[in-house]
Amino acid sequence: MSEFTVAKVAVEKTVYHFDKAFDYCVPETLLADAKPGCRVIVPFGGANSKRQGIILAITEQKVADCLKPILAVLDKAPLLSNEGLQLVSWMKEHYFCTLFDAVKLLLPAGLNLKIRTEYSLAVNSDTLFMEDFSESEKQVIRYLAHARTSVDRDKLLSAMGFSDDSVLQKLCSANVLVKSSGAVRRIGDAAQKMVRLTDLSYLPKLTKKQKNVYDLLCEAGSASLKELCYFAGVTPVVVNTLATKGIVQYFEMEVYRNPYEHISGNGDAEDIVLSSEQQKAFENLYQQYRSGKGGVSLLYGVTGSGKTSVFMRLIDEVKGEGRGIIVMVPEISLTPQTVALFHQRYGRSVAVFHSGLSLGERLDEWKRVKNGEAQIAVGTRSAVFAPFQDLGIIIVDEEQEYTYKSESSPRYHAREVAKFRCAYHKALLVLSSATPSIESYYLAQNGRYSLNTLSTRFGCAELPEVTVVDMNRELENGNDTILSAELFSALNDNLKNGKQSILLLNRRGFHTFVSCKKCGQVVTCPHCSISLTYHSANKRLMCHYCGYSIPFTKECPQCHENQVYYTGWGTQRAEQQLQELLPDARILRLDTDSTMTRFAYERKLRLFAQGEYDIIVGTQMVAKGLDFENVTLVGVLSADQTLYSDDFRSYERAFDLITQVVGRSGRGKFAGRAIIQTFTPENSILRLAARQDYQEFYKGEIAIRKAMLYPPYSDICVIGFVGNMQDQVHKASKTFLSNLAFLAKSEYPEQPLRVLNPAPALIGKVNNKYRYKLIIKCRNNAKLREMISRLLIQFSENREYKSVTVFADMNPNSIL
Ligand SMILES: Nc1ncnc2c1ncn2[C@@H]1O[C@H](COP(=O)(O)OP(=O)(O)OP(=O)(O)O)[C@@H](O)[C@H]1O
Ligand SMILES: [Zn+2]
Ligand SMILES: [Zn+2]
Repeated sequence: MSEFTVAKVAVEKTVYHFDKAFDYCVPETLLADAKPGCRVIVPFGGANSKRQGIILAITEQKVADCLKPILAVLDKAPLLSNEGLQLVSWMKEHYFCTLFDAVKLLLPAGLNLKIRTEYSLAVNSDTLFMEDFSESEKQVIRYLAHARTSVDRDKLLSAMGFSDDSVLQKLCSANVLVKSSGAVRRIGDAAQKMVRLTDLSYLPKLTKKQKNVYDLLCEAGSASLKELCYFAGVTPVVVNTLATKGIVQYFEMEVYRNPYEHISGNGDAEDIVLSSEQQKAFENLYQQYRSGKGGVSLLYGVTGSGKTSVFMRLIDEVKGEGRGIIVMVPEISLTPQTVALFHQRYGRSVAVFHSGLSLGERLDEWKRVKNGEAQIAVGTRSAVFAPFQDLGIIIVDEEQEYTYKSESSPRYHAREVAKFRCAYHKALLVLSSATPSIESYYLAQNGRYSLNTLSTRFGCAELPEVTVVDMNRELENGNDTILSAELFSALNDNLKNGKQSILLLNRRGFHTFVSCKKCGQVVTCPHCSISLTYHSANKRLMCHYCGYSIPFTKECPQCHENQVYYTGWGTQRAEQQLQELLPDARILRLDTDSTMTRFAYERKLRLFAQGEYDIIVGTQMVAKGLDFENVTLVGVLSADQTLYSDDFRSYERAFDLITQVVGRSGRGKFAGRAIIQTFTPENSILRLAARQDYQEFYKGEIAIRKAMLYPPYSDICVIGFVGNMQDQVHKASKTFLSNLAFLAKSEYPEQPLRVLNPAPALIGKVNNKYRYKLIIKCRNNAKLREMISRLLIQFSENREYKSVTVFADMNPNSIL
């Protein structure tokens, strides 16, 4: 045993049950470069296999001489700060993921992957004494002098006939060459071919190249075809094959070099004059911020009360002090106005983080934050990882939104990560909402969070007057259209008066399912336990879970009669009927239809703001964040389906959705109204939402949570099991349960636990994979997590269940 400098390295592509920080020795030559937070190449596994990793820590320790060495250090300066490294370990411990999976969240997509390395001459070749160089060195210098530009590493190596970089490295250390790396910038064509994954949850066997594409898209969400081929190292043919297999799809996106150029202001912020209620909230928040103790504050304000103005005022102050600011929004497309506001006000000091940007843009924005060029990061949940050195404040707008929780590994909640970061920086965390999550409001009530309330709308605006319409009555009166008499006449009034309206079509309530009139057979997906949906755009029946689709025919798969019909309303059909009922109305349909790009969406909203449309019809995305003073009517076409789910959060979600959409009406100088159509008019949640009565809703809901032992009275950890054979999956879940019972009793007797029997997930089969779940009501503390982690490892090591995958999800969005 002798003393070595040892690097603790998080290595990519490990599996959870043997993931840890692996030890490598740092060879003499790399001592200066190997710093915590730098990426490295290390030997890993058999033969000559190498992997990428990142150094978590450097220690001096006595170890056996046989420790393998780090092969190369990839970064000159650390990519992750000390905070980032701590966050990585924290995430592994809290979300049962591997270290490197956590690392990947902190780095911009694309950086993790192969990035082009280029070489160019650092000096004019005429100034060099060529006699000083070896033959092969001369060859390189001549080649590059001739090329007059930087040359891709691989190209250079093959042109020179070199097998490795050693000659090039040597010339670099002699300062003759410079090595650079970076993503390609795209240059604006009008539209760009983009690629994203389809909803396919099952994956057929892929070739290595296809897998590269797939992995990249998993990480990036979407990418331009050009970048995708570049980063994954494949030709477009590979992507095309994936498209034919239904694994990826193409879409178009307009290109802006700076995606927000068209709305960027010059950043001279005009002073915001706050109302007295807003001022008070601002002062409280500012004081809490100034105290330097950090902490969490809930900014609870009714719709249209001006929460945005309050936190912008706060941002002005924090910005003045030069500290970093993160503003999170649930979904960029839900909040185009908020994002635009930030750009207008803060100009280039805003960096944007979300998956709609190209990989190159994401890398740029990440660097702008890291280099201190941008002080405000605005974006979706990934913005929580913006690499600020000194963070002053994090704002989570619409904090109750489920999009802040990641549904795939690492299954983190951005609100919790924000808490970690704020605690580290002694920064203030502000959670903002008109309908806070029950958990957050509970903590504010208990004094764990400070609470600031805005109880009235800004200016002279009032909350809208709301009517609930019983659609059973309408049917009795012979009206079977989607509009009740009342909503129809209100829409007509608005048209006459030049006012605008917003109609919410709850997608769930407007499913078009397909059944046979003769035998009653509902047409279902052969791979999933779910019925197929009719899409009028391509006249096909589609499965929303696996992407399976067949052309629509009237022939029944069961009795072979030509009797198959579709029923229910799709957004397109609703729009059609609306147009028939209101022939003069200019109707704008908004939904998450894949043909609609984000920028098209923003442009359409601008047109709506300019009065080019009378009515917006859309799904969930019209319910939130929109702020148009000319909108004086909101209609909810069917408020039923949202209320019918069994999940313990379904009431909260229904209340949130209705309250928010009603809140889009009457925000300016004109009084507003809202009409809610329903077949269940007595429903109490609906009544409370119609009254915008959060307090009453909270009182009822918290009592249920307490009685049923749901959050915030307990935490819920769901263990999921997925596999090809149903009995194996079921058996696995039972084995897990008995392991859990045993371990809990023998080693964790002090943990409060309630475990429900394993059961099939709500959609029990998705693409031929069976899914079971085990629900554990528990206290999410270190001991509990340790126990879960041990169980996961124990399970993975059990060869009997090697065909079953298992995962743990702490406080998931849904327990179905
Ligand atoms: N202090 C202020 N000065 C000028 N205008 C304001 C002020 N406060 C709010 N407003 C205006 O009032 C409207 C509502 O404000 P804002 O959109 O911030 O509300 P909100 O609380 O975020 O609402 P919601 O939760 O419904 O999205 C906006 O048009 C905003 O410009
Ligand atoms: Zn039939
Ligand atoms: Zn399916």
